[in-house]
Amino acid sequence: MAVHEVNHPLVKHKLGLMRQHDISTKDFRELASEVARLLTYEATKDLETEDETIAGWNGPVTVQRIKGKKITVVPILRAGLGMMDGVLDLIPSARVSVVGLYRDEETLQPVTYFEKLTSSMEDRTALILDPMLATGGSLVACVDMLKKAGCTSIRGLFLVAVPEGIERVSKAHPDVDIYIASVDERLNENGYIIPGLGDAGDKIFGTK
Ligand SMILES: O=P(O)(O)OC[C@H]1O[C@H](OP(=O)(O)OP(=O)(O)O)[C@H](O)[C@@H]1O
Ligand SMILES: O=c1cc[nH]c(=O)[nH]1
Ligand SMILES: [Mg+2]
Repeated sequence: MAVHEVNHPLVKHKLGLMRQHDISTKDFRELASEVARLLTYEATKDLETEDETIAGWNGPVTVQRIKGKKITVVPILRAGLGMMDGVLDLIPSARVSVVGLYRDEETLQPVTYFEKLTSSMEDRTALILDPMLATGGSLVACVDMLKKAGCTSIRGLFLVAVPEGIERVSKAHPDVDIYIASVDERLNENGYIIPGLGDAGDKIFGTK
């Protein structure tokens, strides 16, 4: 599994702003979307292109078009929705496949409650969106679901992850590549990422 920690100064700066303890819902939401946009730029930089000759203003001109599998964006509810607008800014025609998962607060096990994938998953590259990769249970469950639907090309975009979660996913799904704004230190006794962002879903939806 390729793990890309994106070290662009804009990513680091914006993520740093998100760590402020009293950040407003508005600012957190805007920054989540902005960082997601920058991660998308990075996660799509190896997409293949092909030449195509079109009618330009001064006659025929050869341009490049993205070829290969079409992208479906896969936000994991709820918090993944906070990254979706930023991703769709760059890939506006992407289909959206919604996955509903929450992490049981006691057991930290993922619980699936919604699945609405787009058609022909075998022909698409999935871009999973979730701000947090903690124990990795939610990501493993999401990838299991996508693979069951026939998807063979899967990438994930995360704001913050920890090494133990990355390790778990790399063992279960070594073929999945992930793009992360920051690999943080560890999980605390409640399964929260330290230093992390706190509860990303609550901050994006203002449910604290
Ligand atoms: O790697 P894991 O240990 O599985 O934890 C990560 C998951 O936990 C959070 O979701 P949460 O359960 O808080 O749901 P929410 O988005 O509805 O708040 C987060 O958005 C991930 O989906
Ligand atoms: O730190 C964490 C871990 C899981 N989910 C969150 O929202 N935050
Ligand atoms: Mg949450």
